[in-house]
Amino acid sequence: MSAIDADHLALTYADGTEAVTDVSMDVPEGEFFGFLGANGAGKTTTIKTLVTLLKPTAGSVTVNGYDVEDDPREVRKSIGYMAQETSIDPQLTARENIRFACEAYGVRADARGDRIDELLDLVDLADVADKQAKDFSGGMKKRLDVATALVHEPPIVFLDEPTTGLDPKARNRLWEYFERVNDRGTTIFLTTQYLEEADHLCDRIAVIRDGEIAVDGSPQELKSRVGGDVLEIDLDDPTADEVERARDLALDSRLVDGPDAVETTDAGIVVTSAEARRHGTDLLVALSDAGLTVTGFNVRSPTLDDVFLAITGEEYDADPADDADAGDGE
Ligand SMILES: Nc1ncnc2c1ncn2[C@@H]1O[C@H](COP(=O)(O)OP(=O)(O)OP(=O)(O)O)[C@@H](O)[C@H]1O
Repeated sequence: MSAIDADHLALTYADGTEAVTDVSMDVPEGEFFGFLGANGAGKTTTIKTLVTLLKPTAGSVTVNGYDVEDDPREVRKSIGYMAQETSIDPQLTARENIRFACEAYGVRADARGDRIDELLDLVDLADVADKQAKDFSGGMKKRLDVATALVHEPPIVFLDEPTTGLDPKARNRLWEYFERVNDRGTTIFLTTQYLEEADHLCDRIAVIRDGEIAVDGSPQELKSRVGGDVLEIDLDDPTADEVERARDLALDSRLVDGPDAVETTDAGIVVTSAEARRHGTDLLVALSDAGLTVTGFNVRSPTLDDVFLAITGEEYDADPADDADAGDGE
């Protein structure tokens, strides 16, 4: 059985905004599935539809085999959901927050004590279990939020941008918990703005753009679509004219078989080629012979950013630096 099966899902808000126009996906049980997209692409709208907070305008969705429109109660019982906004009460301690979630999700009273201790351990909050959540860092609050979404041991958890606003250390720490949860067999549906996060965690990803799925596949499959390694060349004097000359030389080289394989950047050019490692230096020689001075030369494997650029012709525009300043302070 699929954990999540969406067929041509669409959602138009009351004011006419077509936030989601065509989303189909089939997430098998146990998968770590990443749902990526820039701000406003339609991630939260999709996730809210999957967790039954919004009703689809068109298409159909089942979660754990239950139809989100016909059996919303069954869907809700069988999932955990960590929303973008925190659901924890800052006046309560970590333990009290988890206990409250146990009550809300109907966890049996005699099972609560063990469950709370287990979850506090899982997210490394046992040491601060009896401290009020208002004094927690951003990362600790997120971890507590994750714990509260897991109290009823749901087979699927939905995480809506769980690491947005965290510094890299806190983000890495959360990744470990998500991996642990997934290792126990829980299906994870994660939305994120960060390509790197999806690459690190997910078995499979889909990228949503303007309400539709633009690409999907495993990170490795997607990277192999780029068609080779990536050669970055920085020029000493990257005027429009010099960059254009460098681009022409790259296009004439044996590295490249089509115009799409060379992109110009502010610093120089980026060439994608299956021959980048073997013949990249030939291009350096050609550039030097033409009087262009190269200040940076780097061959690397493709990242999901390259995939996005290759597929859409646009750079992926979510910038983690925008929100890394929220100051997690762990
Ligand atoms: N309640 C609403 N009424 C009308 N339009 C909405 C509503 N909520 C969201 N939208 C619009 O729907 C589109 C998709 O928004 P959504 O929140 O799903 O995107 P997102 O990918 O989750 O972005 P973010 O990363 O900012 O959360 C956006 O254009 C947004 O402005």
